[in-house]
Amino acid sequence: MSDTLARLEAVIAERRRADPSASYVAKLAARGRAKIAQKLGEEAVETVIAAMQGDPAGLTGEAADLLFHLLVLLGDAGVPLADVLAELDRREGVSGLTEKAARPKE
Ligand SMILES: N=c1c2ncn([C@@H]3O[C@H](COP(=O)(O)OP(=O)(O)OP(=O)(O)O)[C@@H](O)[C@H]3O)c2ncn1[C@@H]1O[C@H](COP(=O)(O)O)[C@@H](O)[C@H]1O
Repeated sequence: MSDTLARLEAVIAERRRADPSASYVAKLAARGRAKIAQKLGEEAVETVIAAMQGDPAGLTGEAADLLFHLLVLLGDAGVPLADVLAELDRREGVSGLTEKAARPKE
C-alpha cells in the first residue's frame, strides 16, 4: 500500500519541475503552498461529505484526491512521506486513549 504512495511521492517530486501548462502538479506548485493547503482542505470536506452521504464509490475517489493533495503539500513543505510513515510506526500499538491520558495537563 505504501509502495503506491511512495511511487506517487516520487512522481509528484518530478512533476513539480514540469511545465505548469502540461502538469496539474506543476500548476498547483506554482500557485504556492497556501493554494495547495486550500485544495487539501477542500478535498477533506468533499471526503467528509461523501462519507456522510453513504457513498462508498464517491468516498473512494475523494479519499484518493485527499491522499494525492496531502502528498503534494508534504512535498512542497519538504516533509518526506517516510517521516510520516515512521511516525505512524512509532504510534503502532499505543492506544489513542492511553496516549491522550499520558499527555501533560495544561
Ligand atoms: N493522482 C493524481 C490526481 N488525483 C487528482 N488529481 C487532479 O486534482 C484535481 C482536483 O480536482 P478539482 O476539480 O478540485 O481541481 P481544479 O478544478 O483543477 O481546481 P481549481 O483550479 O478550481 O482550484 C483534478 O485536476 C484532478 O485530475 C490528480 N492529478 C495527478 N495525479 C497523479 O499525479 C501524476 C502527475 O500529474 P500531472 O502533474 O498532471 O502530470 C499523475 O500521473 C497521477 O499519478
